Amino acid sequence: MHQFEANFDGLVGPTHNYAGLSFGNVASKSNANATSHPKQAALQGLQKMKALSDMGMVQGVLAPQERPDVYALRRLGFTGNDATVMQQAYKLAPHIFLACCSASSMWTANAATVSPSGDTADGKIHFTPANLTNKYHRSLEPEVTGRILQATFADPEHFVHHLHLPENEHFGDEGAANHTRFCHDYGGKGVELFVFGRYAFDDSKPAPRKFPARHTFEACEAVARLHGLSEDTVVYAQQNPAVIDSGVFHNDVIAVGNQNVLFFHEKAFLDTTKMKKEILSKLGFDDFHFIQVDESDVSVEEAVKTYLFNTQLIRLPNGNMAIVAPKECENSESVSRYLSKLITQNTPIKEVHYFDVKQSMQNGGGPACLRLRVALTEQEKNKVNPHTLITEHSYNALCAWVNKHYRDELHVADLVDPQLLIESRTALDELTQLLNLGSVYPFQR
Ligand SMILES: N=C(N)NCCC[C@H](NC(=O)CCC(=O)O)C(=O)O
Repeated sequence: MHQFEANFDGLVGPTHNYAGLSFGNVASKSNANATSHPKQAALQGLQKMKALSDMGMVQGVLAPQERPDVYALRRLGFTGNDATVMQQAYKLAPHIFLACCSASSMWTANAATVSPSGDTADGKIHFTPANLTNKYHRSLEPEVTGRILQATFADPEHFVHHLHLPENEHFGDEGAANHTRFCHDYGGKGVELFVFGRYAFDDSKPAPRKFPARHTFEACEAVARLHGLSEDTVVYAQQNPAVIDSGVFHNDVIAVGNQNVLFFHEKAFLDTTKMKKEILSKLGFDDFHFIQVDESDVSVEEAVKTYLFNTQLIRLPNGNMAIVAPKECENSESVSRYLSKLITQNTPIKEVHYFDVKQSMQNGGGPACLRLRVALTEQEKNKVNPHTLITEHSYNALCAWVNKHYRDELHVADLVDPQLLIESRTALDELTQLLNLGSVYPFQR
C-alpha cells in the first residue's frame, strides 16, 4: 500500500501585510507597519510548493481567506456600505480594522489538527479547525477554514470534519503547530504528540509570565476525544514556560517531528525525560531518533531568529529525510554549521534545502508554519479534491492568477482602499473556480 505525508500549504492572500498583531511573536511585533509585497509573498510560497512536488512529495494548496473582513466589522457595530464600514473602522478603531485585514490564514499549520486514519477509532481522517482564540485577527479564521477543508477533503467515506472548539481562551487551540505524529508507516498506527502552553482549569500549574500561552491542555484533550484517539496513541507535553517568554509562541518554533525523529531544542519542553519515555513506550519500537540541540550549539534566541525548528522534516521517496529550512538558517553561522554537521551524523536526516520565504518570516511564519500535514493512503489521496494538488499545470495556473490579481506592494494605509476589497473578491472568486471549491467565502453566499 502506498502511503504519504502530504503537505497542504496556505496560499498567501492578496492583503498580506505587517500590522504587528501578534503579541508574543517577536517578528510580527518588530516588523509592524513595514511595507509588504503580497505578490512576491504568494510567489515565494508557490515556489516552495512546486519544489517539494518536484522532489516527489504530495503537495497541495489551501485557499486564503476573504479580507478585509467587513462582516466582522459589521458585527462590531460599523454600518453603511462596505467602503463606509472600512473607512469608519480605520478612522475610529484602526487596530480592529487592521486585525480584520490580516492574511494570517496563510499559516496553515494553524488551520487545524489532523489525525490520520491509522490512529482513529473509525479508521477515517479527522480534521478539527483551530479556534485561534488568543489573537482576535486569527479568531476570524476557523469557520471559513472549515469550509475550505471540507471542499478539499470532501468524501465522507474517508474524511470527518468537526466544528472548531468553543471560542474561549479555556479551549485555546492553535492546531497542528502544536501537534506532531510519530509512526513507522504513514498509513499505520502512530503516536500523536499534543503540546500545550498551560492548563486552563488549574492555576497551580506553571505558565509563562510575559507572553501568552495560546494553547491549553484542555483543548488538546478535547481534540483527541473528538478524533477518537485511544489513550495509548496519545502523549501530552507542556511547553517550557520560559521559552514561550523568549518568543516561542508555538511549539513548532522550537521542535519538529516526523515518523521516527523528534528534532528539538533542549529547552523546548517542561519534562523532556517523561515525554521521551512515553513516546517510546507507546510507539513500541526502538529505532527512534531524539535529536536534541543544546543551548551551547544554538541558543533559543538564535533558534527564534532563524527558525531552525520551524523547518519541514520530510521523508523523500528515496527514503532519506530532508530538512526544508528558511534562508535565515543558511545565513546564520551557528545554525548553518549545525545543519551541515547534522546531515553527516547517524540519523535519517541526510539533506538540507534552503528556501526564501522572507515575506512570511517577517510575520513570524517559517516553512513549517506554511503547511498543514495530512498523512494519506493511496486510496485516501485519490479522494482529495484533485484541483488542490500541485502539478506543473496547477502551479503555472496559480502563478498566473497571482500575477494577474496581486499588488506588488502594500502599505498599511492601502488596506482601507475599497478597490482592494473589490480586487481581492474578484481574485478569490476566480480561485474558487481554479480549485473547484464551490462557494466557501461569505461574499459568495
Ligand atoms: N508557528 C506557526 N505555526 N505559525 C506562525 C503564525 C504567525 C502568525 N503571525 C501573525 O499573525 C502576524 C500578523 C501581523 O502582525 O500582521 C501568528 O502569530 O499567529
